[in-house]
Amino acid sequence: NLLQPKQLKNGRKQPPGPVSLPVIGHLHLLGNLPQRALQSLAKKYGPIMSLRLGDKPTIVVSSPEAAQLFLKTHDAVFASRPRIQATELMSFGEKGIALTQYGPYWRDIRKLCSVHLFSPSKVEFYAPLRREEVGLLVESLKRSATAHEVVDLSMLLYDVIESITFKMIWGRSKDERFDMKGLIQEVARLGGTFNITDYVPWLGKFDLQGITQSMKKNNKEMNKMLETIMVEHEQDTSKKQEHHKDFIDHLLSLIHDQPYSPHDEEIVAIDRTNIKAIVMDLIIAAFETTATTLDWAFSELLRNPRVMKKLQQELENVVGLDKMVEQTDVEKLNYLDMVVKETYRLHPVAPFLIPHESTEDITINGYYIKKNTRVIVNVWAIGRDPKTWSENVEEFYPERFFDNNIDLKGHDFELIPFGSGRRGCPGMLLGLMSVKYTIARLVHCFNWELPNGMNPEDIDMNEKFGLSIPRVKHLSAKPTYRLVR
Ligand code: HEM
Repeated sequence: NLLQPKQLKNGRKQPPGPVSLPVIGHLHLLGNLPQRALQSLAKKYGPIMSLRLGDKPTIVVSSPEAAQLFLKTHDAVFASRPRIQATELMSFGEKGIALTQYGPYWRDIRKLCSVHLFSPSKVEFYAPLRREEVGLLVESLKRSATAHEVVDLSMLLYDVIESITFKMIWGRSKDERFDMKGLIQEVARLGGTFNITDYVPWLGKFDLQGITQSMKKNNKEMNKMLETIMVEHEQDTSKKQEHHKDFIDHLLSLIHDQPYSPHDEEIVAIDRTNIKAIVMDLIIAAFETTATTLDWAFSELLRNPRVMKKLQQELENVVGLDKMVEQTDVEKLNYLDMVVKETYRLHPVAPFLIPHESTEDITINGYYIKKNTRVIVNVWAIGRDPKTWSENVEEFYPERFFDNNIDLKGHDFELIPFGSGRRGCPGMLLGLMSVKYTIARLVHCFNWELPNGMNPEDIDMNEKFGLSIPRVKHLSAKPTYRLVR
């Protein structure tokens, strides 16, 4: 019986799992799309499965009930992160948030950022910025519509989120001196690759995948870019008004306005390296995730003209055709909310969240799990489980959210694209506003047609695996302006 727990010598039981190979353990089973490979394995071995990735014991969690056990019931035990090479080489040695071990430093930094950068008032604070950037995109699409042009929608969506993210973080959208998008996409690629050094450390010195070298190169360039940007912020003596301040201004003021006092436990010591590490985490956490969500949302809307029409109808009813949709309208758009949830169900941009790690030995459901075990939550598989979502799991059907209260906040473990608990995404409100507002504006302003009479079902929906799961191919479409102003 495959579901038999593994019996340990001391009589304890480990969760079931496949037979492993020497040295690599189960690494060979992951393939190019690990989210799918682990989904198939979980069908055989169950929702709490044990694997060994190289020499790292790993638990793969694949059902809502199991996710709740690890992210809520025993949240505190699994709130740490594994020490991986990327932390050292790309996150300035645990000085950021996302890859930093659970403990007082992480807690303080996260609290600081939550207050200064992620709070609901900050979502409002950046509303004019989002309005301006999405407005520029609408204007450029109007010109394409007049010229009957097909546009590279994926590229435009990544560009608008790039502009919003960079302006929010350091006050300018594009900077010809640096290839910011390239550097970030490289981080996402490197961070998402199963790095053999993390699993079979003694192979590290050979750098078989060339990852160590690429990480060092990337970090050198990132460091140079972030240093330049910080120095420019520090040299800018034009006393910025509060509403012109970006993330870096806020973080720098924490060094300059609130010097660390050893007597004051409330304030954590922040120096320039911390700021670089935090800023780097934030751009990666905010840019790829938001842009990839939008790319998938539009892929599904174009593939499902019925849903696109229904969303346009909602916008017409709530906003009308003679004015622009505003961010204050977003909360009235219930069908849009369901479209976004359905997008996340099928395309959770972080298919495994970020790996968690346990900080003590624990027994869960009768299974013994050792300290320092990694936990991968396969959110991708949870979203496609017919037991939760009925047999039409592969169908993009936003109406499935019509008569239930499932939301994205991390209380409903069937849908946790932002994670849940202590390590859940602190930027959710900020990200969701950019996602919803951009979809609303573009669907309200334009009708969208596929190029060359292409059939909706022929859209290539293939995905790549990385830190996020983006589309393999760019999405192209032809806009026609539809508002009466
Ligand atoms: C809109 C799309 C977004 C999605 C789908 C998303 C998803 C996630 C996920 C799945 C995690 C890991 C949760 C876990 O390990 O349990 C995470 C962590 C994080 N996210 Fe987001 N995120 C998004 C946007 C943002 C934005 C806009 C920001 C900041 C401005 C942000 C900042 C962070 C940070 C700092 C962490 C690390 C938290 C920690 O380790 O304590 N995210 N996000």
